[in-house]
Amino acid sequence: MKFISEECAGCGVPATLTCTRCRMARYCCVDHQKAHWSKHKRCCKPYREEQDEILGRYLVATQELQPKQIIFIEEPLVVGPKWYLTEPEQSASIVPCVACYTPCRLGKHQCRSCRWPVCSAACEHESLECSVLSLGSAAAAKSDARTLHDSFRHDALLVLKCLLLQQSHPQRWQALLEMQSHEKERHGTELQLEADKRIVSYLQQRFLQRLKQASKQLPPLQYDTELLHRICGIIETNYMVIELATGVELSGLFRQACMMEHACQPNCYFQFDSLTQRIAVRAGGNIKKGEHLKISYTNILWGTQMRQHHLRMTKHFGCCCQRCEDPTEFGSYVSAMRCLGDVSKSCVGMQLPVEPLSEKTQWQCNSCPMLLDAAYVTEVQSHMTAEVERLLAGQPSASQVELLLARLSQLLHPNHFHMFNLKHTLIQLYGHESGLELPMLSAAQLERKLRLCEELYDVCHRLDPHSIKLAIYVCVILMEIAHTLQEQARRSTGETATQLQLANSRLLEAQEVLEKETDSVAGKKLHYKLQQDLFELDKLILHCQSIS
Ligand SMILES: C[S@@+](CC[C@H](N)C(=O)[O-])C[C@H]1O[C@@H](n2cnc3c(N)ncnc32)[C@H](O)[C@@H]1O
Repeated sequence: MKFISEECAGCGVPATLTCTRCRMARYCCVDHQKAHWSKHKRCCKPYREEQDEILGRYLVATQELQPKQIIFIEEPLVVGPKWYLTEPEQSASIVPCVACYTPCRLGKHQCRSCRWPVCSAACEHESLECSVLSLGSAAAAKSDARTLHDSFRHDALLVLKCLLLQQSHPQRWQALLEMQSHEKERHGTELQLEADKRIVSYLQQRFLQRLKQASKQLPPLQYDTELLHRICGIIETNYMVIELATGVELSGLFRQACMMEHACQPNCYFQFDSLTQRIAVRAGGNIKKGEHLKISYTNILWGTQMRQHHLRMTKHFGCCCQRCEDPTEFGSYVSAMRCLGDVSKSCVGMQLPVEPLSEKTQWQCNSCPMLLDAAYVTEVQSHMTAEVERLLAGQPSASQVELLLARLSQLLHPNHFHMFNLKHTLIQLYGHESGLELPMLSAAQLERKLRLCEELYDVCHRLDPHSIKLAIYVCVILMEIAHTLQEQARRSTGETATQLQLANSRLLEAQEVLEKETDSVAGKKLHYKLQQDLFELDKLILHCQSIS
């Protein structure tokens, strides 16, 4: 996706100059730039940086921003392979090419100098990086996958790339060092121990300690243990995931985009240009002058306790946003558990956290005096998490999902995030699973599918009114609603045209929501399917009109 116009904003001919303040407006000459300023100044760099003790640096809108408006575009300070590798990825035989990150088979092609895996013999990487990697004794191409992985740890490459900015881009290096690293908070944590084992010791023992002997050929570089841990902390605190059109995930650090603070209901979203790896930050909805620019660092479908835990462990802060403070989470009840009453009396109330920002909060029923303690709730929740994850990992059938849903519905609010997950799976099984295709569903099953979709849509709308983070979820829901309405229209004797129009408006809404995800792999797949659905529905509506 191209974010910056190639044409002069004044006359439309190919541009050669760029506004140095916002780096977005383009001009063919200084005269056109001057003439355009009275108009351009109203949207040029519509934010400023601020700083306080709690947030550190953050960004604030300096004027009203419109939905989808690009707030800024920025080049990365550094981009490298995926930062967090899952267990299977740590021993997979397919790894990213050291030069272009295209997936390649371990042991097939190697860089002629450093012997690191490349996608083809012609693919070359940055020479200073190659010289440092050449200092390590690379495993032979015929070694087993484990040995090859131990030799070529691609997640450590991002740290090395950061370190080399000292030489290649001193200004970027300075900008990197200004980023928060949470070194003190990381000290002695599992995160730090893991980084020490996987990254710091590996880089030092394999390459950096050998720099001393090679220092005559290579430029001087700071690389002590403390600095390497600081870089790991900077990456951990600030990295952004870049998903390429191919599905390959990279990690990037950006000077300004990484300044954006977290909120569990963000007001901005970002897109990447796969070719240039530039990021464009856009307004999710209307943003007022003076509002902070916020993105989300965590999964907004999780309940408050889980989001808070994740943020504390990885980013070292407790979120105090409006959603976190509200026990009902904007009336969504995604953390709420059913009150089971006591031995003498059952209850229909819901258990909600008394102090949602505290890990040790008690839970209080909203209809009887029953209290639960944090440890009990955490234990019950983690059992359920394991059970839901296990079921969903195994591609369950609709009836298996229904069974677990029925069991959990005894304990959880119908909108609880585990229930949400199961229901979102279920709406994609009814109508698609073999034997449960739409024409095979009973009228009651169609009604149930529609009701589930509407419930899920309501939760998404409460948590993310501008579909900033939940665009894919919302799009799936809207498409399933449209399919169901179409099937009901096919079976009905009257009202067909109205139902088809309703289905059409849901698909058009899905199309709008999906605009934010045009470059992601899931977004592309859905976009293709959505276009097909719209085409088929148009034909049906025309046919309906022609016979009425
Ligand atoms: C990606 S950085 C943001 C930029 C950072 N404030 C700086 O000065 O470089 C993430 C860090 O900012 C702080 N932060 C971001 N959002 C916050 C929030 N909602 N509440 C408290 N601290 C927050 C935390 O220290 C977090 O680890």
